[in-house]
Amino acid sequence: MKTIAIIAHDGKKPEMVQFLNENQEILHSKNINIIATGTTGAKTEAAGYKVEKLLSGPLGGDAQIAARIAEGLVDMVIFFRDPLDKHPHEPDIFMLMRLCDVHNVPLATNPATAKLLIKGLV
Ligand SMILES: O=C(CO)COP(=O)(O)O
Repeated sequence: MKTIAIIAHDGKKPEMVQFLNENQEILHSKNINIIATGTTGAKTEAAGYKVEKLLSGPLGGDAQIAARIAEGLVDMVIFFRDPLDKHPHEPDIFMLMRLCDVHNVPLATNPATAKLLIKGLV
C-alpha cells in the first residue's frame, strides 16, 4: 500500500481535478491510499476517489501532512502550488517541502512532474 498526499492551491485546483481525471487508471488500479488537505480532498472525493481529508491548508493541513512525512507515512506528494498567489501559511508550505527533501520523499509541484512520478507506480 502506497500513500500519496494530494494538495492544490485554489488557483491550481482545476488542474488537480483534471490530473485526477486523466490518471484514474493508475491511481485507481494500484493499492493506493490518498490523503489530502481539506478542500483539495473534497474535490478529490467529488472526482470519485476515496480520500482521507485533513484540515484545510491555511488551518494546518499542510502541517498535518508534513508531520506524516516526518513519521515516514507518506510515499509521494503531489502538490500543485500556485506560484502567482500569496499564502498566509507559507511557513507550513515550506516546512512540507523541506521535509520531503529531509526524508527523500518524491514531490511533484506541477502536473508535468506529477505525470512522470506516478508512472513510477506502474
Ligand atoms: O492551502 C493549501 C496548500 O497549501 C491547500 O489547502 P486546501 O486543500 O484546504 O485548499
